[in-house]
Amino acid sequence: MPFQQSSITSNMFIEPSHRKENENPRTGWIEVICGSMFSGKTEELIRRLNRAKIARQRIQIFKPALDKRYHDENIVSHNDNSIRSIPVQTSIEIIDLAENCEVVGLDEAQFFDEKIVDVCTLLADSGKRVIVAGLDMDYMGKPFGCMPQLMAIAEFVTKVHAICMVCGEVASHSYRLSPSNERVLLGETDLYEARCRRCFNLGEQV
Ligand SMILES: Nc1ncnc2c1ncn2[C@@H]1O[C@H](COP(=O)(O)OP(=O)(O)O)[C@@H](O)[C@H]1O
Ligand SMILES: Cc1cn([C@H]2C[C@H](O)[C@@H](COP(=O)(O)O)O2)c(=O)[nH]c1=O
Ligand SMILES: [Zn+2]
Repeated sequence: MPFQQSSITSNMFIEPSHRKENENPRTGWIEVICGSMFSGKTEELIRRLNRAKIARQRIQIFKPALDKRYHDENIVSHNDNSIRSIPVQTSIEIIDLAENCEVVGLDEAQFFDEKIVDVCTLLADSGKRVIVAGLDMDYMGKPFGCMPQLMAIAEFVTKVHAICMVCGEVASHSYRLSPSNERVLLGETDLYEARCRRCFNLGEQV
């Protein structure tokens, strides 16, 4: 069956109300934004967090300390949007650091240790909105880190897509241009390109 690009609908995420109403304690939840490299995960994370700021909610953003590509503290998208974040060595640190906020953002979630699933659960159980962005697949097309578990426990999952650098179709894979077999290899367009399934499977034969 030929690929129908129009079959992918792009619904802008509209946040549920997070206001404290009556005497009832507020409920929390988990949102996951996933996709390949260059698919707009960080842009979408920043968009949601900026809207939460406009709603005068207290926000805090965290990223794994190993990801210091553009900036030690900010998270920065490929099109240069940025927002302040706290780099953490371990996911457990997030619990105390997020204590006074209502909305917690996490970027590059695939790199957090396995405790991140419990940490996100605890934060959401305590009434916080938790927004997680990360790569769903690694350069081999395999599920990356704790992303599958986070997607399973999330109330909302948004998969965003890039454009295939080979053929212009919708891309959901991150193709590695270098011969390295290390799972973690930080980089940008120097090392990776977004590809559709077909061009990803063709590898160097495209
Ligand atoms: N192949 C591509 N497909 C789509 N956007 C791309 C591509 N290559 C570069 N970009 C740029 O990347 C931006 C998205 O960056 P970002 O939010 O950091 O993505 P992610 O966090 O998913 O890697 C796009 O708005 C666009 O300017
Ligand atoms: C596929 C893949 C990616 N990485 C690295 C490359 C980048 O530094 C980040 C992803 O950043 P983005 O915001 O999603 O563009 O992850 C890796 O280490 N291993 C991989 O398999
Ligand atoms: Zn393609």
